[in-house]
Amino acid sequence: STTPDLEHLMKFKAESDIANKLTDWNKTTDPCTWNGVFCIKNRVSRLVLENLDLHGSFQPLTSLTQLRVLSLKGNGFSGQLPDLSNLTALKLLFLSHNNFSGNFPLSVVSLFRLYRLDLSYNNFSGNIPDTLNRLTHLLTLRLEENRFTGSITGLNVPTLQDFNVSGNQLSGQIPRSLSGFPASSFVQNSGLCGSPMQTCKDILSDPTKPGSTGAIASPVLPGSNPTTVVSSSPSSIPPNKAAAAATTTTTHNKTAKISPLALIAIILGDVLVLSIVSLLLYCYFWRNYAAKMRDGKGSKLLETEKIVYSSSPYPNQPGFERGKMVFFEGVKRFELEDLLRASAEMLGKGGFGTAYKAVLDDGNVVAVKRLKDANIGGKREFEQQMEVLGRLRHPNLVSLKAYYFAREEKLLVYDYMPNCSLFWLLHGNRGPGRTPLDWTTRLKIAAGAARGLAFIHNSCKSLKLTHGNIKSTNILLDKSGNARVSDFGLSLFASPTASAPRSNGYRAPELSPDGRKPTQKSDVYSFGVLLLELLTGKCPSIVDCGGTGSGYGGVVDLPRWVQSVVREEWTAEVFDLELMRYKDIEEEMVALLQIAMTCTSPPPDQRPRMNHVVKMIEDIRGVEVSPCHETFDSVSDSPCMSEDTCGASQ
Ligand SMILES: Nc1ncnc2c1ncn2[C@@H]1O[C@H](COP(=O)(O)OP(=O)(O)OP(=O)(O)O)[C@@H](O)[C@H]1O
Repeated sequence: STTPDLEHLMKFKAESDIANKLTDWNKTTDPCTWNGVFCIKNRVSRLVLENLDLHGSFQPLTSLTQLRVLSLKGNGFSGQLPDLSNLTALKLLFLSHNNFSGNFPLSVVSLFRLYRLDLSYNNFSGNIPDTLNRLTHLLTLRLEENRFTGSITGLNVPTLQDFNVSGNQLSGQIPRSLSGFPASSFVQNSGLCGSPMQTCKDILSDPTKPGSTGAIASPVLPGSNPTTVVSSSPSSIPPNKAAAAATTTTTHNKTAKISPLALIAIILGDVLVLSIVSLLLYCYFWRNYAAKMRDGKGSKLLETEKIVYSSSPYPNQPGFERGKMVFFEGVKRFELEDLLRASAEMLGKGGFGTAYKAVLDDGNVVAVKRLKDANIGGKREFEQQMEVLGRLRHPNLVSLKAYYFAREEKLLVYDYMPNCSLFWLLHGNRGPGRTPLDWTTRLKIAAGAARGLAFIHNSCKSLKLTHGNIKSTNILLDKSGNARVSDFGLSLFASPTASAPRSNGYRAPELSPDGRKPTQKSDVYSFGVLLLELLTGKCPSIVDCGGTGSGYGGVVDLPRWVQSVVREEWTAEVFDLELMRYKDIEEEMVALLQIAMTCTSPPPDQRPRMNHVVKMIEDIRGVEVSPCHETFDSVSDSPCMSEDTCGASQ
C-alpha cells in the first residue's frame, strides 16, 4: 500500500522540479524509498530537499499533514509562502537561501510545536510579528539577510538558543530577553540599539534630532551618513538627495569658515586621538593574544619550542639529576636527549599538564604530556602507577609508550593520534566548508570508545580501575580512524578541587559538589553524556566547549535536556541537524539514545556496566561497526590481569 501522500508529492515534483533533479521520484515505486523522503508508518514525516534547484511554490507540500521536518534550503523557491497551518505536526522548518518574499508568514505562528525556524537569506519584508511569542518551544529563530523592518522590542521567546536577525532593516531597542545573544546576531541593521549593541541613549533621547543616526551602532548606509554629505560640495548633491542634504548643509557652511590655525589644531587633535586609540587597541589585542597562549588556546605556537624548559637543566650540565626514561614493551627506544632535541608544538593544556606533539629526529611522532607537579606523590608511587597504565594495551586505547621521572620533570609519552579528537570533529570548524561527522563514523566511534573504556574497567581483577575523565577531548582518532581513549588513570593525579570545575558537564551527579573520587559507575555516566554529545552535536557545558559556548550545536545540560525532550515525545528532534541528511538511521539513533539515557540514569546502580554497553552498541548494527582486526570479547590476555601488577599499585 502506497502512502496517501503520493499524489501531493507527484504534484510538487511536476510544479517545482523543472531541472528534473528528483530522478528517483517515480510513481511506480514507494515514495518512502525516494531520495529526501522519510516516512513513519507509511506517512511522510520528513522531507529534506536541499540544493536541488527547485523553483516556484511548494503549495502541494502543505497537504502532507504528518510532516515533522521540512527542509528546502538552497533552492530557487520564490513568492509568498503558502499557508502552512495544515502542517500541525511540523517541528523543524528550514527555508533559508531561497527567494521567498512578502510579509512574515503568519501561518507559522499557528504551528505551536515548531522549535526550529530558519527563514534566513530570502527577501521577506515587513515586520517581525510579536505573535511569534506564542511559539513556546522555539529554540532556533534565524531571520538574517532579509528585508525585515520595524522593531523587535516586543519579541520575547525565552526558549531561544539560536537567534539571528542580522542584515535586515530593523530599528529600535533590543529587548532584554535577546540581549544575551552576541552582537553578530544583530549587526547590519540600520537602527538596532541596546545591549549587545551600543546604547540607545543617543537615538532615543531625540530620534528626530539631525545627525542623531550617527550614534547608531550599525554601519549607516552610504548616502544617509551625514559625514558623507559634509565632504561633498552642495552643488554636487543630486536633486533626489537634496532633502537629506538639507539637514546637514548648515554643518558644511560652518566648516568652511574655520580658520587655518583652528584647522591645524583639529588635525593635530585627530592625530593624537588616533594614536591613543591605536595604542589602546594594540594593548588590548596583545593582552588577549598573550592570555590565549598562556591558556594553551592558541592553535599552534608561532615558533617551535622545547618541551622541557629551562627549569629543567640539560642532562650534560653539572648538577643535573638524571631521571629515568622507562619504556614499555615493544616500542622503539629513544632517550630524553632525543625528546629535548625534538621540535614540539603545543597541542593544548589540560587539567594535568600541557600536551605537545614532538617530532623526533628519526621521524617518529609522539605526544608528550608534561605533568603539572601538584599532586604527584613520590617516585615509587608514580612508578607503580605507570607500570599499571603502561601495560594496558588495547586497539581502542592510546598506549603509553614511556614515562620519564625526575624531581623537576615528569613526562608521559604516548602514540601521537593524527586524526583529531572527537571534540574537534563534532564542534570544531562548524560553518561553511565543514565536513560533518557522518552517522556510521559516529556509531563506530561510540563502539570503539566503549570497548576502550570497558577494557580499562575489566583489566584488573583486584582493582576496579576507572578512567575518571571521559570526555570528547579524550577520545582521539588514530590513523585508521579508530577511536582511542586517552588520558586514562591521570585522574589519580588530580586533586578533587582542581578537577571539579573542569568538564562538569560529564560529571555524574553523585560526585558533585564535594568532588568525590570517580567510580566505574561515574565513568559510565560520563560515557552516556559523550553518547548524547555524539547524537545531538551539543556540548555538555560551557567549560567543555572551551569556555565560549560557541559552535552551532549550542550548550545545554545534555542529560536533562534530552530527558525533557524525550518525555514530550520529540525523540527524533534531539538529534544533530547534521544527521538529518542520512536516510534510514532514525532507528539506530533512537537505539543509541536509549543506551545513552540508561548510562546517564541519576541513580548509579541503574547504570549498566561497560561490558554491557559495548554489547548493546554493537547490537545496533552488528559486525559492521566493529573493527575487523580486533577480537575483543574478554580481557583475559591483559598483562594487567596478573595479580602482581595489579597488586603493585595498591
Ligand atoms: N596522544 C595524542 N595525540 C594527539 N593529540 C593529543 C594526544 N593527547 C592529547 N591530545 C590533544 O591535546 C590537547 C590537550 O590534551 P590534554 O589531555 O592535555 O587536555 P584535555 O583533554 O583538554 O583535558 P584533560 O587534561 O582534562 O584531559 C587535546 O586537544 C587533546 O585532544
